Amino acid sequence: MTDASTVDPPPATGAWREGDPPGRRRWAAGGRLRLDAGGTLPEYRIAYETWGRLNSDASNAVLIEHALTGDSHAAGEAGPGHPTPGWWDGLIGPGRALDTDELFVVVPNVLGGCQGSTGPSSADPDGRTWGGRFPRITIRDQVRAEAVVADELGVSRWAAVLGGSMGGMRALEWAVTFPARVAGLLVLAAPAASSADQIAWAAPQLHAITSDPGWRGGDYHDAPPGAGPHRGLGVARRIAHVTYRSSLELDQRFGRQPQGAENPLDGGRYAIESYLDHHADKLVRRFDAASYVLLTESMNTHDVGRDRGGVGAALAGVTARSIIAGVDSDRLYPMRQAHELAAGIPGAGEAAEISSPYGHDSFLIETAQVAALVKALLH
Ligand SMILES: CC(=O)SCCNC(=O)CCNC(=O)[C@H](O)C(C)(C)COP(=O)(O)OP(=O)(O)OC[C@H]1O[C@@H](n2cnc3c(N)ncnc32)[C@H](O)[C@@H]1OP(=O)(O)O
Ligand SMILES: N[C@@H](CCO)C(=O)O
Repeated sequence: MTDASTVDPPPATGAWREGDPPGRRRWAAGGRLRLDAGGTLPEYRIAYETWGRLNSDASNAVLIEHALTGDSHAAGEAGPGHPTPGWWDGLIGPGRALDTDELFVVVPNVLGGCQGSTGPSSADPDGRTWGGRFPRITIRDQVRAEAVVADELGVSRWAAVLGGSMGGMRALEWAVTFPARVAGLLVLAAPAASSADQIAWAAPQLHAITSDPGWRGGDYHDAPPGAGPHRGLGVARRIAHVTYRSSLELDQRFGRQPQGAENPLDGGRYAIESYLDHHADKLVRRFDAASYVLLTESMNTHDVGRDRGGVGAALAGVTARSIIAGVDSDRLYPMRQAHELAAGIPGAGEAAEISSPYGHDSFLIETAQVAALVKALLH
């Protein structure tokens, strides 16, 4: 098996230049980053892709924040280094909700990730792979790190910051940390603070990876291909994927059907088991286990109210025009969290509800409903 940690992402080639073709991956470099948990990251890079053209007063830039296993390739065709089309391709492009004839769309890869930005599989300043020595980071650290992208592009204020799930946490943190830099905010399927239930679902995932013999304390990146904690990462994805979909959808799609000619009474798999095996296998081939652990732990730390006098005080400082939305069938980030979040943000009004059988993943699947929210925010 390919070791996901050794798969190079498409090269990120330094600073953005006027006239860059859409989707060219660039990076912005940051110096010493002081971390919430104490200590510093000595230097880092944030990889990002852009679509559209920045206008003369830099007022048309929109920042899109990806979810846990996403990356900067939000739009465009599948191609070298991108086995699938962009994860929001239906939303980004000429004439689409995020109309790149008018907007300049910027999508960074999160700090701690494995698709071009600095993370555990990157080299430290001495050229050694960070591995298990990569420091703990929070959602807030990730957002502070991303400010270098805005600075490098000359964007003093985003026309909008958008994201779902972990991307929604980062979008919200942008609006709380840098209120003057965020004109519009769209948070999809993300809370003001991670709940006990969300931390609970993360716990067996983290244990699955870190108890895999291939984990080696996070220092497996220089081991031979295939020797990493792939089994653990696959188990984590199976657990997570169930929480990303609704019970009704899984029942209606798979029922009690066996997988093809396999016989569950004889050790064969049910179709739903095969489906989860497939999603586990796909993730293991495209994602680094140490990034998965680091980013999952960063989501556990998510609490906009920490050291700010509580959630209410933090949200009261948001000045962006805001739309908050949840999904009616989301069992991981339930609608009640969207209602609580919307109630705390001045002028946000009622939380919008995406109606879908697909559960949490609906923010990636229900393109028409998400497009309507994006248009409502931008126009
Ligand atoms: C789109 C990307 O992944 S881009 C890369 C960046 N990634 C991200 O941003 C993460 C976000 N993406 C995701 O999490 C997922 O890809 C999602 C949520 C978009 C997928 O949602 P959906 O489109 O509803 O796909 P769904 O969950 O139905 O899975 C379809 C896959 O299951 C497979 N499948 C369905 N039934 C079975 C079964 N019984 N046994 C085995 N495989 C099965 C299908 O063949 C299909 O395979 P493929 O994806 O390799 O073509
Ligand atoms: N399917 C999404 C869910 C997390 O929000 C992902 O893999 O990133």
